[in-house]
Amino acid sequence: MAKVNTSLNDERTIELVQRKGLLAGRYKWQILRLALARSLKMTTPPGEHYDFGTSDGKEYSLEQVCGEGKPDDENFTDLYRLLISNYHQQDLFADEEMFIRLLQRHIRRGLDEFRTSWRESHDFHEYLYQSLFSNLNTAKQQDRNAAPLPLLEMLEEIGVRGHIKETIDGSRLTRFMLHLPDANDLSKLKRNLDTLAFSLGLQEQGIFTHETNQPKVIGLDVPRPASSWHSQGFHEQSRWIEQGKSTTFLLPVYPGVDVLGKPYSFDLAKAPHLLVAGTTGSGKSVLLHALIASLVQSCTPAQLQIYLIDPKRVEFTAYKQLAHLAPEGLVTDAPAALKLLKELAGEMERREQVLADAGVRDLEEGLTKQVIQLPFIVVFVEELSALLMESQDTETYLVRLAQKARATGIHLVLATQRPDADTFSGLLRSNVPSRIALTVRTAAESRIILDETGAEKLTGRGDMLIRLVGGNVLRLHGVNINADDIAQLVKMTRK
Ligand SMILES: Nc1ncnc2c1ncn2[C@@H]1O[C@H](COP(=O)(O)OP(=O)(O)OP(=O)(O)O)[C@@H](O)[C@H]1O
Repeated sequence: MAKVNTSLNDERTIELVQRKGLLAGRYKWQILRLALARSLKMTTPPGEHYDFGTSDGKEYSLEQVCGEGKPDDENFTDLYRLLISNYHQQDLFADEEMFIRLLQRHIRRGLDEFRTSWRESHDFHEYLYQSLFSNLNTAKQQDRNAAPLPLLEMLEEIGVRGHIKETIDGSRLTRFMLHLPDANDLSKLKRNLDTLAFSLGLQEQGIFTHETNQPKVIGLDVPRPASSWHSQGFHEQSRWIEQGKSTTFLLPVYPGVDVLGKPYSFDLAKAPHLLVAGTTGSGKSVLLHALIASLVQSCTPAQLQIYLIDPKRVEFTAYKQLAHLAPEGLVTDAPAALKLLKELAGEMERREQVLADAGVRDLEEGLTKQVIQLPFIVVFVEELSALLMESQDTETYLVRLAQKARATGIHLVLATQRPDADTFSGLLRSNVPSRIALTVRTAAESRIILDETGAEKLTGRGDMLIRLVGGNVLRLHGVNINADDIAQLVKMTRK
């Protein structure tokens, strides 16, 4: 008889939800059904990659999943068949095999969603309530976002006439491709985006415009309620890394997906230093984990050494056993951080001599010509402002490293909640040219980071604007890496 198969990761999620979410004593089939409900709330169909469980996963019968063969009041098979038929606009009463396959895809996608968007430290019931029901009382707003007609009415209110050529669902936003017969309406539209957002009940989350190459067509990116977001997690990130192995990037990082859900990557070695800024809860720590996870999965410990500076002492402790962590590479107080930065400045000078002796310009050339064998070094700083408050010298060494360390293969990733002049002085600013802004408090903070406004209107939780050295600003939605993923990552590197 046909079964629903899971993977080991799915099983871990089920156990975690049992133990920490529902606080023990619940049955696995209950969690499978909750996962099904979660997936059916999402607007795009689950992918085919959920078709294959793994040999270390489990098999569940239709009796367990749907109550097949039980008395009528406990048997939901036909109800689930109806719901899934409706979702996929396909008659699954006539195709049993397809029903089981889609049932499995939804259940496994729902489990993935739990894994990537719920944190053990958060109340699972509240999370579930929010993700299953929160848009019931904002249903009107969601309909408005989904249906072009009311959007057009709102546009007319601000004096803009147009029609929607196409609607594309991204992972958190819907992009409306708006055709404007009168090109003069474009400036009116851009001036009135806040009014439009207000009319659509979007509160502080903004509507962004997106230039297109079609004549008189502009993209309008409108945020959807969080319950309809599609999250990306460690699992997806690992797949992108595997698929991207042929790139020439020296230090590939995969922070997330673009507005339309396409994975985005860049070479940290070319950045060559990165500032990450955002208010508390905007997703800075999760983003740093995503960057670390990318590097660790792409490079061996012989190719890359990582230093982690965390004056808050909380974020990086899980990496203690990471194979890529440099000896004494985890630093949790400001004096030790200063000592480390001094040592790294010394290492930079030593490397400069090694490069000069080998007759090469930089580490990349030395590695290509196989005349040097040194690992890249990436230094992550979790809260830059806490560090800078301790000593004036900290900034001096950071600036020195930012100015000169690139050629020697030493790169900095600096995170801060406070992107103001005290934290991000002119000298640091000009030497840390690549920036990521998560949600910030004010337009002025957005300007300090990106030289333009916008980050004050993001949707939070890993929504970000990125500007790499010399490039344009691009919007990304971050990969969600949780504590379990980090534990798995660390274990993988120790093998
Ligand atoms: N990419 C993401 N996808 C979904 N949820 C996310 C993502 N990034 C962060 N979150 C959610 O947002 C919450 C806050 O994230 P995080 O702890 O990284 O914020 P932070 O900016 O580091 O905050 P603080 O400065 O207070 O430490 C997390 O608990 C997580 O649930």
